[in-house]
Amino acid sequence: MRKHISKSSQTNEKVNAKNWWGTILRLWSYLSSNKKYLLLVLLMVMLSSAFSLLGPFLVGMAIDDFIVSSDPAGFIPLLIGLGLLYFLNSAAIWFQNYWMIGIAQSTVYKLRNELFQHFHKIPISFFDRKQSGELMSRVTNDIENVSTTLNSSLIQIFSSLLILSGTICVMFWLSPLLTFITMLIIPIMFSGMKWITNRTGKLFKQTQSNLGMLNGYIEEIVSGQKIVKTFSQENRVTSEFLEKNNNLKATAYWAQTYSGFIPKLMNVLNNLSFAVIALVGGLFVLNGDITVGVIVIFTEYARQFTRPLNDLANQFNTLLSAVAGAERVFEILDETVEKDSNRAIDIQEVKGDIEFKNVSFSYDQKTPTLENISFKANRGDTIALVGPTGAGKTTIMNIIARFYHYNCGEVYIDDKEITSIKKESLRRQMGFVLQDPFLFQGTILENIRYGRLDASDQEVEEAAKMANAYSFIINLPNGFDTVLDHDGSGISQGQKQLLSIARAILSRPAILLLDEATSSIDTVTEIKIQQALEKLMKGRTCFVIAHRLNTIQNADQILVLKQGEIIEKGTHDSLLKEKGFYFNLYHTQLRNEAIS
Ligand SMILES: Nc1ncnc2c1ncn2[C@@H]1O[C@H](COP(=O)(O)OP(=O)(O)OP(=O)(O)O)[C@@H](O)[C@H]1O
Repeated sequence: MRKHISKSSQTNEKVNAKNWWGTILRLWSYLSSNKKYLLLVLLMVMLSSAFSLLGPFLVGMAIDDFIVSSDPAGFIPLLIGLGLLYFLNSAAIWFQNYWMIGIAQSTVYKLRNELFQHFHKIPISFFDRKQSGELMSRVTNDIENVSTTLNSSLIQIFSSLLILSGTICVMFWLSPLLTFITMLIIPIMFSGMKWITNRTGKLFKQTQSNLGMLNGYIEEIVSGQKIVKTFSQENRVTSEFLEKNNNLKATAYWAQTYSGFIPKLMNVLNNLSFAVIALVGGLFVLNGDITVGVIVIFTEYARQFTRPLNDLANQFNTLLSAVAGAERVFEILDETVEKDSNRAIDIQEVKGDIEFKNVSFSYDQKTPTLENISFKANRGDTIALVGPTGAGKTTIMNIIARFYHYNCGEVYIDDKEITSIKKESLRRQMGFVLQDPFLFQGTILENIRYGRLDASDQEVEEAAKMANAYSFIINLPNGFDTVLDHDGSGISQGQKQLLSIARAILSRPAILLLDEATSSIDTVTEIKIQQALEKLMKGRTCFVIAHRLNTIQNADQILVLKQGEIIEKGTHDSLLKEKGFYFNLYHTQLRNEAIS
């Protein structure tokens, strides 16, 4: 079956309207399963915030009560108390971080698991539309973003809020007028922040999306490296990469630049408030209204007042980026999963009768891909699908495997409507041998055993023998324990195909879907594959997509498709007698083979 070119590599991904609160609430639902540790973190944050508030107060006391009045006897215990306070503060901070990292890691662990499991429930149509690299980016980058934020930002936001409110209360108690003056910076700060975050929010989401697209492109080009080199497309792919890299650079640059304004703005406001307090406070001291100690306490609190604001502003940016990441993760979790109808049943085995009755289908619900397809395959029959490219051969296979659902008509398996059987149990009865066999990283034994996980070593060997793969396997240095690289790049295409046939043999399917398994392979291997396939096909209902007609001459039925319709149907001999499309196709191929 042909891999469809992903469309997301060609179109820019839409940046959806933000749903920050919805996403935050949803993240909370993950966090809240760790209530016990969250409570402990909360307690530690409250303690450390209280200690931070108490520190400056003790310093002020030391100045007014012991330094100005030169009383060293009282000063020493106060200093010890101050040291103890800072020590307890550090311990509380250490514990809050320790527990919060645990909560964060178990949350992203859960998210990652859910996302990966969800991938298996989403219909194939979703993966046909998306680039694998872009999807990977969601499992890795986006979740990493959430992880970083949960690790540190949440605590910081919460403790900043606590320190801020505590500081304001103490400041009011010390001097309402000075507090009022200090607070004048709040409206300036908020309008500055609003201006910045209005821009950073969109930019962070766009950056994540551009990063996903870039990753998707890299994955595509790395896996298609041979094609790129064969067609000398290095310059084109480099320029496409540059364009995507530039997009990422531009959005990341502006997102970081705007967010970089926040600490600068806070710094300016911080210094401004410090200068104002020093000036006004100095005048008050000269007037004898307040003491030097109060001014020291006040400036310290004013710093504490702007520092959490500063932290809040910084963390807000990180939070925006994490929420953008979480939103992209939730987008996948919200993708509709494959569902069976309520009346669908599990089947243990099928006999293999398949019937299509007036089936029509369109991928985009506009252009018809299959129109009025009707045929009947009896158990054990071999049905060949023939026709020009794009005629709909793979689509018929997709419908039998229920990767896509037809729009009208009926499909029966053993006289049961296909929709009345659970997809998973139906697919268990099917075996696939594709044009481009896919092997996983692992040993040859594990790859063949993928067909039936409970198969014994001996059954795996038997399957390899039937698939004509045994002799090449035992000649490898480690035999069945030879570890294959990703997608079996260490062995030849023909050998990969033999392994995929062994895998299918092991799974003992009742229905076989074969997609031109012998194309682009040397003649000796082709004969081996053909023999292996014949053994595999025996007694099974087989659908074979064939471009080379000499491989399907013994088929029980040949369906000739053109533009989504069956234009001829019959055996090889009967179709030749008809002298129609098949006849012409067959003779054209014969002539071409004779010339070459
Ligand atoms: N996932 C998809 N989304 C949208 N259109 C698709 C999809 N898959 C196939 N098509 C379109 O449906 C039509 C039939 O495709 P199909 O792959 O079934 O043809 P085919 O006969 O198997 O071709 P080939 O011999 O080249 O593999 C084509 O026009 C194709 O572009």
